[in-house]
Amino acid sequence: MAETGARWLVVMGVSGCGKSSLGAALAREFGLPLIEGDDFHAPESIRKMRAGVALTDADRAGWLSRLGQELAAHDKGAVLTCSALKRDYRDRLRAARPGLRFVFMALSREEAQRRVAERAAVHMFPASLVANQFATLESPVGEPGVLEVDATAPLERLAAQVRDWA
Ligand SMILES: Nc1ncnc2c1ncn2[C@@H]1O[C@H](COP(=O)(O)OP(=O)(O)OP(=O)(O)O)[C@@H](O)[C@H]1O
Ligand SMILES: O=C(O)[C@H](O)[C@@H](O)[C@H](O)[C@H](O)CO
Repeated sequence: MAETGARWLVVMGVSGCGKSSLGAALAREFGLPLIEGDDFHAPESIRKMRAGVALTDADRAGWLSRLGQELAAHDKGAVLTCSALKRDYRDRLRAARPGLRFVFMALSREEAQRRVAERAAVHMFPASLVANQFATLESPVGEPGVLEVDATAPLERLAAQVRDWA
């Protein structure tokens, strides 16, 4: 079990990289509440994604401000799963919770495509949108408070890596 104490972590990356899986493991590990970013999309954004239409900056604006409010409201720490694809999106979250840290789950296009296609029957996000996720992604590497991990590593190893860092 990791050292307890307030910390705010975002698990980020493209669709299918494993945010929900690692986010849940880290929330358990640190004894922190999990904020599942997908639960805060506007209904219209969910409809768009289901229909194979990529979200725009405008679609994500209200979502990011709701996630910022969540981070601000959790004053004893939290783990948030959020694609956080652009620098500007991450900066909005940092503004809500200064010192916020990001675990970037790096995955190849091919593997993301494979994972998303495999779960297509049970998940709202279609494989046709994976290319757009990569087109939108601005790598966070080099920004403060970022740990890049290999999203194909086993979950336990990923959790241990974050524990050693956070
Ligand atoms: N470390 C891992 N190694 C191998 N497969 C993984 C790993 N983490 C997650 N997966 C698998 O990849 C798929 C996507 O995982 P998950 O739902 O956690 O990703 P996500 O980033 O939250 O996706 P989305 O944001 O699109 O919902 C699942 O089938 C999951 O079992
Ligand atoms: O910013 C975005 O385009 C979205 O957050 C997506 O990444 C999805 O919500 C998620 O990954 C699908 O499950």
